[in-house]
Amino acid sequence: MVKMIDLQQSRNEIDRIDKQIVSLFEERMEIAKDVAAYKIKTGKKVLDKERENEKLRVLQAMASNDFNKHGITELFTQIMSMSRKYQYGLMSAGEQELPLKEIESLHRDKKMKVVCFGVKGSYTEQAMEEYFNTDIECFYAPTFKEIMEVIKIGEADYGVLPIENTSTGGIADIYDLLVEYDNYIIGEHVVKVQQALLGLPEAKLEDIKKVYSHPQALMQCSKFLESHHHMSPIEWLSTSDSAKKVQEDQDITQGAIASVRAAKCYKLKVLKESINHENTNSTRFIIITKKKEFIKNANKISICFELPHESGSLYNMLSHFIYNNLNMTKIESRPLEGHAFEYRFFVDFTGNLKEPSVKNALLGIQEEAIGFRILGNYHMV
Ligand SMILES: O=C(O)C(=O)C[C@]1(C(=O)O)C=C[C@@H](O)C=C1
Repeated sequence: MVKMIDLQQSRNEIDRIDKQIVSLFEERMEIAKDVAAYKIKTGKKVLDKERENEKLRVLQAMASNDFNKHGITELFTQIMSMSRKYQYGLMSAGEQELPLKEIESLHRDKKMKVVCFGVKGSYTEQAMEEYFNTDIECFYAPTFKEIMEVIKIGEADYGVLPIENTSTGGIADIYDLLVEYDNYIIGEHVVKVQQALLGLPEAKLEDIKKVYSHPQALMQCSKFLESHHHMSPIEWLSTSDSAKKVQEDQDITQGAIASVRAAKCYKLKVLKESINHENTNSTRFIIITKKKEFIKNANKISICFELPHESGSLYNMLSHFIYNNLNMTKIESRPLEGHAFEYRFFVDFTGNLKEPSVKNALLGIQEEAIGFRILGNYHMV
């Protein structure tokens, strides 16, 4: 018969062992302090993957069964991860230059030049007007890439681009361009997207046979289109460009799905308002600049990084946010060119580059990920 040991007696034993673990952990961390001092002095990286792998191999071999071998690997992976975070904390505590320069507000010393995606009457134009809310000089560029290019060569101070829609998700091309160009996000703005069916001033709802719009807008209004059999949807460059086309063609059978703003801009009639079925339909826009700057009290950071193709690498990277108590608000991934089924991650989280917790997390991610970049620090809407 198995001898029953009193639970309290077992707990007392566990307490005794845990006390030793705590004391050993503290002793180990004290030594990590010396390691950090050495690394600060010599510029050696905190993460030494070879040393960690070797340690895990040796420690695992010391365990007597498979369960314990697995447990020891997990335990020491965590202990070394804590040791790294402790070292990053010591390193980032010193005075160093911020990756972006803090400014009081947008530069308003001269008339700002802003480049806006699309054509007049677009939702992007609305985002631009609402965000800057002041006297600006603006011009339009038809593609996302051209906006990036215009900012890069300094033809405009700021650019406005859509990045995400509540119904259709993130705009993949924008994420890729943020990596390709050395431009930075300095602001964001959200516009509620209310689609309307527009036609020529003399047109009636029954006259409309062809409906032009951006594929995303056609999708947002698919239920309306399905219930109006006499209308055939046709994909076009953008919502505002569809309105422009209807106005230019002067064909009473043509309609466009666009904003009421576009109707005013191209002198069209609003045949039906609010035809999108998702009522909370909104688009988030970003304001980009070439300058490596962020506005004082900015509270959201966007970064991107690549990860080694190995088990737990994303978990390990995200542990920097958890450890530093930072709130991650979004994660996106995009395929890495030339590396089948490998990804670059885009993460948004709340914080300001001057905060110690942010410095600590960014130092860790920068060291442990590949191709790390800060895409911007800005005010969250
Ligand atoms: O040995 C080092 O270089 C350390 O920084 C210590 C340590 C550890 O805690 O064991 C931590 C981080 C390195 O990746 C490897 C090992």
